[in-house]
Amino acid sequence: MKRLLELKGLSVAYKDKQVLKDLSLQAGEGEIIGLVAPNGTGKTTLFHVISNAIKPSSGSVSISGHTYQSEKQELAIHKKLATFPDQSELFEGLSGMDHLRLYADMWKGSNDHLAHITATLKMDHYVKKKVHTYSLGMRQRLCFAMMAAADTSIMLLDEVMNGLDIENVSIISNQLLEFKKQKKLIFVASHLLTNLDLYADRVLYLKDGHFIHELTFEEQQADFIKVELDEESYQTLLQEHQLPKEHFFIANRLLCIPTAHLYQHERAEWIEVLLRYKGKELTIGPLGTLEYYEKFYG
Ligand SMILES: Nc1ncnc2c1ncn2[C@@H]1O[C@H](COP(=O)(O)OP(=O)(O)OP(=O)(O)O)[C@@H](O)[C@H]1O
Repeated sequence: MKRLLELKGLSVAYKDKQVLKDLSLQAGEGEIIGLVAPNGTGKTTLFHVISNAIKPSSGSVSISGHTYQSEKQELAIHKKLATFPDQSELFEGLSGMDHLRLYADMWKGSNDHLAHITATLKMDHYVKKKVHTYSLGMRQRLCFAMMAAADTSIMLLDEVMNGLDIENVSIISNQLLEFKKQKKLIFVASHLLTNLDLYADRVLYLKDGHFIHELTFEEQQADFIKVELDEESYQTLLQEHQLPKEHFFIANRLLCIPTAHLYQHERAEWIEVLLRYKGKELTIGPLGTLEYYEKFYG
């Protein structure tokens, strides 16, 4: 996999508030990377640093070997990178198609792909109308279409699914997988956690200024015995059994026991024990984006 982006030791503070602290990352072509954290943690700040809208107090950003050290290199980076527009940046008096042409001209230098984009994103019935007539979801789809029009090799997508209904979330999720096939590097900062399980190659958890965990979907993931329990049943269970020390109880609702350290007969015994408690559902499998989120921030 060809490396497209390298972040080294990034730190950012707003006055006395340290938001990023010695954050590093490498990412390559054909990757979709989910970026998750509660509101106000620093996801947008990180995107601003990658796109050079904010200068870090220390550390460096390197994109395809270019850094932001000269105007020439900055220009070379900006040809490769586009940031998801905020709805407030749309021009109310222009049509969706005008916006797409603008982005296509600025980055790709051709309009040939626009008809395909509007058809795929089901925008043909409104894209020629002016933006002031659009609903929230129509505007959001336009913002996404603008990224597709730019067609850059790196895309920073902040809250890309905001305000979209199920059908449009699905259309855009599929489109992200198309981008992956085209070897683009896509970052998706999102609060729609289970949606990330559908297309992300890895999910990064941001806390205290850096990544505290990376969930990788490509490799074989560790399995857990997972059971939905209320706090009271969990406490009873603790009193009555010596639970494996590697277990954890997520967000006061989900007991997880890793199976890696258990022999086959021990797994069967634990399943039998757990089924006797007031559990709602018992499953065996890896943890998803949401479950790790609750573990780290719950
Ligand atoms: N221009 C600024 N001046 C001062 N503080 C700022 C500025 N921009 C962001 N912050 C602070 O930095 C922290 C991180 O903000 P940021 O917008 O990066 O978080 P986020 O993870 O993207 O949040 P959200 O999920 O709400 O979009 C917050 O505490 C915010 O108040």
